[in-house]
Amino acid sequence: MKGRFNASSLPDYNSEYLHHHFSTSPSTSADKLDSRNFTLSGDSKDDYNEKNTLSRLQSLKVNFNQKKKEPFIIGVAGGSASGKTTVCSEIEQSLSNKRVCVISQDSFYRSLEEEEKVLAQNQSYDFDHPGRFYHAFDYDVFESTLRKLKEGDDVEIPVYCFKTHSRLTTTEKIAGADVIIVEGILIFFTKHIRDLMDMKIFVDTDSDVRLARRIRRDIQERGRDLDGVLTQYEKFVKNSFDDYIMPTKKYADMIIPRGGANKVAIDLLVEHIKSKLISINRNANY
Ligand SMILES: Nc1ncnc2c1ncn2[C@@H]1O[C@H](COP(=O)(O)OP(=O)(O)O)[C@@H](O)[C@H]1O
Ligand SMILES: O=c1ccn([C@@H]2O[C@H](COP(=O)(O)O)[C@@H](O)[C@H]2O)c(=O)[nH]1
Repeated sequence: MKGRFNASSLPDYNSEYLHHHFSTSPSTSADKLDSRNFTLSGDSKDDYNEKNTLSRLQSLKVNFNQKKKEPFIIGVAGGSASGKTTVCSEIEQSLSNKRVCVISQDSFYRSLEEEEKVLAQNQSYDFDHPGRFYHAFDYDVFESTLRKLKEGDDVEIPVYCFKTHSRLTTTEKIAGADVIIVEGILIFFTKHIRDLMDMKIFVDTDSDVRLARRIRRDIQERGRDLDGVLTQYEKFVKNSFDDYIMPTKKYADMIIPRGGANKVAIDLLVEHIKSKLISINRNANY
């Protein structure tokens, strides 16, 4: 039988498999190839010689060794202004490695239509609801981006502006990370997104503290006024936390009380991540 013999036509065998099954005995190699109905491209079954086969298998083995590594994905969830971003940058700095990157679910807020912007300016737009009725988040792009990252592909992350409720024309490229940290209020809400994460962390900060931090931050950085922040909080933010965010705490592998201020928890977490990375053989730079 004629056919093209290439890596993509093989099941996902690793290089140890190839080494074990194909490099020890040329006759075994031919048997294995034959038994799976493969012959080498351009060769008839009768005339392919063992030397040629072994050299092709050798190059195949090199290709398998160069297969992209899946990054280790850590999810960090918690209420708004709980300290998710702060915890992520502490982890990033402690791993002191260029191949760690942080992405935020906030980047995947949709650009609002003009009439939706009017609602947002009057604190009548719900940015905190997980459902598709409000579809504040672009879940499809968020999920497909995480899937691409999981496969080791490069991605372009949108840049969202909280002042205008729209995406900028620029994007941020993420390429070749060993560790991806994903943070956001609702990242544990959907099972198939949750399942992409290798480790899940919930930042658990008192609601008064969160509200105080949100007021300060939204006025200083997100172009809001006090009355607007409080109205939005009372209408949407608090309800979403109680109904949709807090219930996802049960999915966390680790809970960090008080957020970025909790140095003991962050140190323990970083040690755990390092040992995980070593155990899955990503220890090159740790
Ligand atoms: N331990 C802390 N002490 C004081 N302010 C903090 C602390 N942690 C975070 N903040 C501030 O609170 C705001 C929200 O923190 P951030 O980490 O961005 O939260 P999140 O990502 O959960 O919204 C930011 O302005 C940040 O500077
Ligand atoms: O245009 C927008 C988009 C989102 N928000 C609020 O942001 C928080 C989530 O961001 P954190 O950094 O986790 O606080 C969410 O509670 C939305 O209400 C907004 O106000 N305007």
